[in-house]
Amino acid sequence: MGVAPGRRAGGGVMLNLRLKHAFGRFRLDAEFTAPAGVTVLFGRSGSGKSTILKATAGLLRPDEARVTLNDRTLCDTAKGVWLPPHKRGLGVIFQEGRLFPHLTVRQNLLYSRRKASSLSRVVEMLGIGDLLDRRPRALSGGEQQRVAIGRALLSDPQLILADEPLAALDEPRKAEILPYFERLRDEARCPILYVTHSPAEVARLATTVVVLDAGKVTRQGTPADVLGDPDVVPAGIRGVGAVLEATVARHHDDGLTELDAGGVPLFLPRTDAAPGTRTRIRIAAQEVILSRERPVGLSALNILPGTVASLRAGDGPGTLVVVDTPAGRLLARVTRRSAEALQLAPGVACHAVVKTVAIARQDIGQG
Ligand SMILES: Nc1ncnc2c1ncn2[C@@H]1O[C@H](COP(=O)(O)OP(=O)(O)OP(=O)(O)O)[C@@H](O)[C@H]1O
Repeated sequence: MGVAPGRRAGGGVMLNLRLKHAFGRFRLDAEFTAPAGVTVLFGRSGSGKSTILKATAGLLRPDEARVTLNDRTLCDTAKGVWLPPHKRGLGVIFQEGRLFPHLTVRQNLLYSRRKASSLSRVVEMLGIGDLLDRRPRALSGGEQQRVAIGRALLSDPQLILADEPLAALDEPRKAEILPYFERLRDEARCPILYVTHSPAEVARLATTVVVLDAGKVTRQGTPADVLGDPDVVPAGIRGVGAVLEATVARHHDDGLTELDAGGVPLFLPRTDAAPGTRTRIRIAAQEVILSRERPVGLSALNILPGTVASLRAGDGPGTLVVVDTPAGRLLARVTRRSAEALQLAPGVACHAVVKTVAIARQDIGQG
C-alpha cells in the first residue's frame, strides 16, 4: 500500500476494515486499510464494491465485520458493537447529488454543517458562490455534485464514502467535476472510499487502489503500480493503461504543454496547470506503438526509450507488453504477430511512441 509521492499523508485518520458476508453464492471476504486520501475500490460489476460501502455506512449488517477509524469502532460483530449510520461521522456522496429539493443550495450546505467547518472556504473551493440561492432542480448534474461534495465536507466527517459519484454524468460534466474531487482529496483530512469502474478516475484521483474480484481483495497499491500491472483488467482490455508521473515544464505557443517525465519530454494538448505542477497521466495501452529502433520521420511527438519487462498474451490476437521507461512503467497493446516480428522479449530495448492527441484531457490529473 502506498501514498502517492507529494501527497499529504497526514490528517491521521485511518480506516481499518475486515468484512465477511454471503449473498447466496457470492462471498465477500475483504480486508484492507485506507489512509487519508482517496482509496478507490476498483473492480468489475458484482465484485463487491457497493457491499463494502454499504457495510461501512451501516446500511448493511455483514455476517462478520470489524471496521475502525483509528481507535473508534464503527462495528465489531465479535463484540456486538454496531454504530447506526448517523453516529458514524460519515460524509456520503452518491451517484446523484440527493440534495433536499425544497431547500436552497445554502440551506442544503448548512443542513449538516458542524460548527468547525467554514462555509465560505468550502464555497470558494468548489466555486459554488453563484449557486447559493438556487434550488437543486435549477442546477446541472455537475453543479449538484459540487454541492454534494460541499455538503459532505461541511459535515466535518471522519470518513467520506463516494459511490460512483460521476457515473450519472456525461463526459464533459465528468471532466468538469474531476478537479473538484482532486481538491476534495487534497483538502479532506480523512480517508475517502471511492467506488468506480473507470480507470481514468483511478488514475486521476486514487492515493491507494484496492482491486476487488469476486468478493476478494486481489491487489492493493498506488495507481502507477496497479494500473501498470497487466494482470489487473477489471475494466476490460480497452480500459488498460499505465500511469506516469510528470512535472509541467512549459507551455508552447502552438497549443501544446511540455512535461518532464523522468527527464524525457512529453507533449500533451495544452493544460491549465502552471509550470512546476506535478501531474499524473494515464496512457491507454492501445494508444502506444512499439518500435525496436528510434523512429525517424514520424508525426508522433512522444518517443520514450525503454526496455521490455514482460509480455502477457491475451485470448485474442493481442499481447500486452510492459515497458520500463525513464518516465515509469508503460503498457502497450500490440498484436502477437507484431510482438513476434519485433522479437519482443524481456530485456529487449525498444521505443514507445504515443501520439500527443491520444492523451485525453480527463486522463491528465494533478497531484
Ligand atoms: N441485497 C442483496 N441481496 C442479494 N444479493 C446481493 C444483494 N446486494 C448485492 N448482492 C450480490 O452481491 C454481489 C456483489 O454486489 P455489489 O453490489 O457489492 O457489487 P459491485 O461491485 O458494487 O457491482 P456494481 O459495480 O455492478 O455496482 C453481486 O453478486 C450481487 O448480485
